Amino acid sequence: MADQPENTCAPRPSCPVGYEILQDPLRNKGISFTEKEQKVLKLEGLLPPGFNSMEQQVTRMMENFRKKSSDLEKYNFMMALLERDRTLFDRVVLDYLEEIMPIIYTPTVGRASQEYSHIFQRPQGLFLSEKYRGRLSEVIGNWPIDDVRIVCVTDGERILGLGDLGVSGMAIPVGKLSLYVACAGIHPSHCLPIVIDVGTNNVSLLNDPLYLGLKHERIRGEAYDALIDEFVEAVRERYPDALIHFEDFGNLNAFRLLKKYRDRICTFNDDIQGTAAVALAGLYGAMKMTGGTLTAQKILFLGAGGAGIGIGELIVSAMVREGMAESEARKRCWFTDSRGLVVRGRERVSDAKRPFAHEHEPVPDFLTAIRRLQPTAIIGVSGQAGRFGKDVLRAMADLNDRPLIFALSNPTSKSECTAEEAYTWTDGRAIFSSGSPFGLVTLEGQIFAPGQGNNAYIFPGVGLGIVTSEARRITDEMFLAAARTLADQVSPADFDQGRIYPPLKAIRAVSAQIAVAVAEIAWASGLARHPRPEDPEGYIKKQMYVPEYQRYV
Ligand SMILES: NC(=O)C1=CN([C@@H]2O[C@H](COP(=O)(O)OP(=O)(O)OC[C@H]3O[C@@H](n4cnc5c(N)ncnc54)[C@H](OP(=O)(O)O)[C@@H]3O)[C@@H](O)[C@H]2O)C=CC1
Ligand SMILES: CC(=O)C(=O)O
Ligand SMILES: [Mg+2]
Repeated sequence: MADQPENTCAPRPSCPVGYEILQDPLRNKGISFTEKEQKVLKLEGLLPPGFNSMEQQVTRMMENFRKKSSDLEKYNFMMALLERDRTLFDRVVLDYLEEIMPIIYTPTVGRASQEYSHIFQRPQGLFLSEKYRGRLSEVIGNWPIDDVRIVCVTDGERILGLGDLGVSGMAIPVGKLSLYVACAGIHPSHCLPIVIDVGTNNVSLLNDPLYLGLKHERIRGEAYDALIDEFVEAVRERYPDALIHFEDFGNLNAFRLLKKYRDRICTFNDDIQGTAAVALAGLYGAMKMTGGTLTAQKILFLGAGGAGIGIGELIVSAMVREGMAESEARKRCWFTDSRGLVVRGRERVSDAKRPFAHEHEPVPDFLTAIRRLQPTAIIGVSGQAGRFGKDVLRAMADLNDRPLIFALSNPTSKSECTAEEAYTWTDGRAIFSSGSPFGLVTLEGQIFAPGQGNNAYIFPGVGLGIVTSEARRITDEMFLAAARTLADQVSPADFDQGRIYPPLKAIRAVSAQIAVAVAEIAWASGLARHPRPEDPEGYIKKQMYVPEYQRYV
């Protein structure tokens, strides 16, 4: 990665002055402009006389944030800050990540996506659509920044477990990119959120007079593919080296697009690959905690979509690396979907599911599948709230000393079970993680710290590794390495509290290690354009942006 954007903006023709600088979120310093800066930048009289340090501004922001009476209000408050003063936003998020991540990310970002057209304040990314077909390159040219390194794009079809939200899905790339900055130190100016609006099949949005997207059904087939092709080409024309992160595409397109582009450009699908790595890391963590082995696990999934199959494929790769035959490894992973157990010969088994469709009689429900297959782990990636009920959890506790219960669906309202339910119905023996955060649970005087099995532990570090090594492609081997590295960051103290992931406050250090592991693969496999430095870790850490106000004079 080339140097960070300049940390000074001494008056020169390209640097705005006066009121304009206060309107530019990447340059605004709120009330932290010094007297000298105010004079040179023609800000005198435009600001109150008092000066505040960045720390004082952070204190004010947190005071106000905590006064908000709902999470959605907190979200609006944070977005207003992002649009006003990006450096302060990033500082606040970094310093209070555990408190703020559930607001700018899951679960609240889900609510914000549902309400998007009603709470809209200002645009924060690029809105590409069918309307601009044939002109996407020109429209991408309207983005004011030349040096974009990571594009996060959605078409809004499967926003968390909330379904098709059309253009309102924009809140997701904005949230993901905020985490690239906070968790991995990617500079905010290098991040570009994009929604591709191809319509929506969500009837209530189509009937909502305030809905801000195109009011027609989703485009499918060749017309859709041609638009995505045009988008990819247009991004590559303006930002030839940028990583394109696909997020929350529907099942019909997620696998297809990954397969189509993964060997042509620098891209990954976070729901398939990032989720796979965080789930595998959770399994490695659980093995370290219990002394078990990965190859001895039998995993039953509720949900066989992008997330589920992605996790299954990475587990198979990991088991094969441990010496197991692929056919055996596949038999360690079983899937149920909306039609019951995925078995050979069943109708409507997609290409992605087929390698996991084993010889077995049909089983219509999850509880029966548990009883028949006797899994050691269940992983929920179905978007179906409450499906790990008391009977399911009890059955897992009857079968296993330490049942692994991963309820990964987002947001919280779609989680297959709560942390409290998981610990209660397994007599405190579950090793539990969830996609959205749950607080500590106390059961009969014992305190449990549930882990957050969310791809947020993976994609920022992977992105940092790709950007710093200037890798041309993103491989499965990189996600395997990311999973291994994440699991290695869990300390004995974490295990004592029942954690299979490191605490969020360590996320920057964790992301740096993941980035080193990913970049090493890029260097070793000839995929990197940046030469390998003598000290990869030092080099990568030095590239990480720390939100501090720039000095203008
Ligand atoms: N924690 C994390 O980091 C992540 C969590 N997720 C979460 O995982 C969930 C699924 O995402 P994704 O895989 O991309 O979505 P998909 O739409 O690709 O897949 C959903 C799957 O759930 C199945 N399903 C739907 N209803 C039921 C039901 N009643 N019983 C059993 N299975 C059912 C579907 O069945 P069928 O195939 O028959 O349609 C499908 O296989 C979402 O809630 C998402 O938020 C996703 C990515 C990351
Ligand atoms: C976390 C995430 O990517 C999802 O739920 O879709
Ligand atoms: Mg997602």
